[in-house]
Amino acid sequence: MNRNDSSIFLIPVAVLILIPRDTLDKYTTELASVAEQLFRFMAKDLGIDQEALLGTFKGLPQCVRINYYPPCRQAGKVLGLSPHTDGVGMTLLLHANDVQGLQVRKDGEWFSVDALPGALVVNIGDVLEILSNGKYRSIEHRAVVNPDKERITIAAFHSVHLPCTIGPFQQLGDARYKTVDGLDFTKGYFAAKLEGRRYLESLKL
Ligand SMILES: O=C(O)CCC(=O)C(=O)O
Ligand SMILES: [Fe+2]
Repeated sequence: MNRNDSSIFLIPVAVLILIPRDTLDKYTTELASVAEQLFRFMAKDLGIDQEALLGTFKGLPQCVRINYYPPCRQAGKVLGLSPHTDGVGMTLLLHANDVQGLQVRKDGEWFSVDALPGALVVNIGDVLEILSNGKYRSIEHRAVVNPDKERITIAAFHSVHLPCTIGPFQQLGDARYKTVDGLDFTKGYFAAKLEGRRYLESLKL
């Protein structure tokens, strides 16, 4: 980023957070069943076959990222995580030490999310937006930092099962998104880096 363009900089940081392996295993196994149940509810809501929706997420592949945001006196001038959407079906986000900082973008404005203590925040990702033909919107979000407190979040991403194709369900009307190969989609998502909804928008018809 050109420093003259903006007062916003990412904080490069590496911190070792130790979580016993069996604790993380148990946690992620429980999250997989939460995700499955949510996918089922969504299929019902959309009026599509539950197994067909779950087929895209067969085996419930997960990826977990533990985000550590150190406190920063210049909190108003930095971002913890740039605006982006998640390139998965759904993300379950835990505010591990109950410090707020997640913001979502709606109608061009940023709103702070007030996460309840211990509650999971469910973020719809790009894949669900495409599969649902836009009925569920992939939420653009970012993380701000706190001037006094460190912030730790655990993001569990629920991704597609590869190989697969990602496209709107036919029952949901005229396709508003391209149908893409799952691997190409994933490669394209990572190549585009964290740039708001740019990659998802490029898949619109
Ligand atoms: O830490 C947060 O509040 C957001 C984390 C996030 O969006 C991510 O890891 O993709
Ligand atoms: Fe995210």
